[in-house]
Amino acid sequence: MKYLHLDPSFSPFDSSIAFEAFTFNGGEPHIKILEPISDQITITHRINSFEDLGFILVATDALKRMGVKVIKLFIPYFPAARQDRVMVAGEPLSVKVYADIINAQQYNEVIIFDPHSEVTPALLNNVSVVNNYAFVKKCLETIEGDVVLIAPDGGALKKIYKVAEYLGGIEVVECSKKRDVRTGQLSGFRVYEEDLSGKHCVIVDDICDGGGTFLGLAQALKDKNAAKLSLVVSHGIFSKGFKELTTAFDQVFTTNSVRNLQEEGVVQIEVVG
Ligand SMILES: O=P(O)(O)OC[C@H]1O[C@@H](O)[C@H](O)[C@@H]1O
Repeated sequence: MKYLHLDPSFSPFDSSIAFEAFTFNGGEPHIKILEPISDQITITHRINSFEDLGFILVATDALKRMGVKVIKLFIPYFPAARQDRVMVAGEPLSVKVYADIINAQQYNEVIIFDPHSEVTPALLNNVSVVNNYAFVKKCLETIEGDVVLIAPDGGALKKIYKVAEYLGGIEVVECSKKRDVRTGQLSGFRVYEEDLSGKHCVIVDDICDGGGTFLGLAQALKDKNAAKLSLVVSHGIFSKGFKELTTAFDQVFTTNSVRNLQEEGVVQIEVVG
């Protein structure tokens, strides 16, 4: 197996086959594969825009025209994974829009990392899911104290109990929040445990976007006397920056599934397929 790393700063496997890529003045992505290639290629990329998706599509076409028989795709963060249901009439089912485009390429395997829900893998053909167990384990190796895992909401419960079991039965504390479907406003953070004195509370979730979920929860955990707080999120979007998060948490952990980070107070662990 050889790899075509479309973003040189994201190369989770061995070295990439050589290529030239650029965007035409009109905005269209273009690629030229430069070396004789193997029968089996895995394309890797991080999709943060339609342009990123465009590069994947033109690269796939180029490889097919060169006669590559087995083409796989490694996209750790699946775009629009949270738009996995229509909440209000008039909205699209965006995750299916992306899944249909990916499926149309007929990849031999599509590898994704810690999807938001079971909808994405259900929509994709030939999908392999890399779970967050190894990532969480690596983070916990550097976290000290009497650790409890914190499930921020109902959506996180199923996964967190599996992680806790994988890690030898770490205690889980369940929490909940309310999100207004129209405004996105968060409120009503609840922690279903009376006293967290002496505990190092480690929130485990798939995505940190604006961070409101985790800042609200951090306060609720402090109100229950949590001794220390860490945040472990597979996909670090961090759309509102880091300042408040790195102030509220002793440590923040994420992977490079969305982008490379060099922020003080944030530990980045490489995602591998
Ligand atoms: O509060 P922010 O960081 O914006 O959003 C992240 C949360 O929203 C959910 O979909 C994620 O699974 C996570 O619980």
